[in-house]
Parts: sequence; structure tokens; C-alpha cells
Amino acid sequence: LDEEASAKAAAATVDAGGLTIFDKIISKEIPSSIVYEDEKVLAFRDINPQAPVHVLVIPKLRDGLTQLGKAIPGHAEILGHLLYVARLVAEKEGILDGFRVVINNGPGACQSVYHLHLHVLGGRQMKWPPG
Ligand SMILES: CCNC(=O)OC[C@H]1O[C@@H](n2cnc3c(=O)[nH]c(N)nc32)[C@H](O)[C@@H]1O
Repeated sequence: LDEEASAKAAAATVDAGGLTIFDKIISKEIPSSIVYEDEKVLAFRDINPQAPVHVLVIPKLRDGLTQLGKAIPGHAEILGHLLYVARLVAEKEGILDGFRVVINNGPGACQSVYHLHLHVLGGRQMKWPPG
């Protein structure tokens, strides 16, 4: 199936109130390797790591935040908290001297899960420009 079409379909179902795989991780229905957790945010290891350290940082309550492009002013506080947690994760993972935080927005950026998430990557030399 065309990547873009499947991503667009995934986005549409979540916008219509559907669930994502991350809902099952938040509810602990699916196990995950949790790196950090507080009342608003969960950080867990990516199932398909693209670096020695690859952690996802997500809000526990989606609240319409399926992708960064859909953020509204009321999301500013949680967005800031997600970034701060990304920094805490980098420290915990021992990659403060070299880590990358990535948000993929939409099919054009290969977003596949329509629940906003920050990728924290490190533990190897990162390249630039990113692909
Ligand atoms: C490809 C980048 N665009 C994107 O949207 O990233 C979504 C990210 O979520 C990851 N992932 C998917 N399902 C699961 C799962 O059940 N468990 C875990 N621990 N990670 C998962 C996937 O590997 C990808 O990096």
C-alpha cells in the first residue's frame, strides 16, 4: 500500500476519534521499555531503533495533538514539557553531549503514528542534513 495513502488514512482515523498503538502503550495494554514517566508524559524505547539510543516522548493525553501541525495555543504548555522531558531523557541516557530530537509531521515526513511524539536519538555520530 502506498506509504502516503496509509499515513493519510491513519491520520484520518485518529482525527475521527480512533486509537493509535500508543494508546495501548500508555494504558500498559502493550508492554514497552519505559525510560521516563510523569503524570503527563511517557518516554519509552522505540521498537525499531535507528540509533543506540532511540526513545519516544509522548503526551499521555492526545487532546487533538495528533501531529505538531495540528497544535493550537492551548498545547503550548505540554509541548514545552515534552521538550524538557526530551532533555531529561538525553541526560538519563548519557547522550547530553550529542543527541537529536526529531518530530516528523505528516506523511511527507514519514509520520506513521498519529499521536504527537518526539524522537530522541543518540549514541552514534549523527549526520547532517537528515534524510
Ligand atoms: C518512522 C518515523 N515516524 C513515526 O511516526 O515514528 C513512529 C515510531 O513509533 C515506533 N513504533 C511503532 N509502533 C511501536 C510499538 O508498538 N512500540 C514501540 N516501542 N515503538 C513503536 C516506530 O518504530 C517509529 O519509529
